[in-house]
Amino acid sequence: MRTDYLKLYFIMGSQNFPAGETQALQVLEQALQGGITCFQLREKGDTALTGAASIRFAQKCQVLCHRYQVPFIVNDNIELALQLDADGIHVGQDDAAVSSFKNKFPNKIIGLSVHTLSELELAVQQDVNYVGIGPIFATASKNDAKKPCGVDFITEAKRHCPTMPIVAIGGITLDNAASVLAHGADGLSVISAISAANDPQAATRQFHHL
Ligand SMILES: Cc1ncc(COP(=O)(O)OP(=O)(O)O)c(N)n1
Ligand SMILES: Cc1ncsc1CCOP(=O)(O)O
Ligand SMILES: [Mg+2]
Repeated sequence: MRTDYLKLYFIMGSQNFPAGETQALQVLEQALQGGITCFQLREKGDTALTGAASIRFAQKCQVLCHRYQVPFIVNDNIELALQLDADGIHVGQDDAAVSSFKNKFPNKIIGLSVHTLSELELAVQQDVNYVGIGPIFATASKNDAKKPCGVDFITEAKRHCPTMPIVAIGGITLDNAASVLAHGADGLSVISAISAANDPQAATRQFHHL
């Protein structure tokens, strides 16, 4: 995987927008125009789209991403990723084990969330393409988020496994992003800093001028 795909990794689902799916697609296009380098569809929670509606929404996101040549990654849902021939899948420690689906995704991007150095070592053994480390700071975008690990953990992780690409996630804003990168992250992953911005395209652009 090209590590530069991780530079500015936008994540969202329809639950992140008061006006749901329509607004989600508008914001995704604005984020793509602003220069996001990767996108993850993360459809979660009580209001999550299901069945045919969720597949149609995912397809619309995928078409937009491909128009801008940005990888389209699916969160958690292995079946959906396979069905859409997504560019990759992201799973966490409580999701399907990487070993259970890795051979179904040849040449695709596989990302894994890690919160400890031992999880990081296992991620290296499983030969994933990148790890998501976080939450770095407090976040309101994930109900079951773990305790923030702080920026120093990024440095520790990079020292421990220098070749594993790291994308930092959780509470990242335009104000703290430079510090996250200075501590060794290869990239930044955000939900609210773009999805809740007054001008998502401008916010996206600003991340490229830290
Ligand atoms: C890039 C990235 N990093 C971490 C996560 C979190 O994944 P997970 O721990 O499985 O939590 P959910 O997103 O499934 O709630 C992520 N999605 N992306
Ligand atoms: C999905 C996820 N995993 C760890 S923190 C988080 C939410 C990040 O959202 P935000 O960028 O709004 O803090
Ligand atoms: Mg998950």
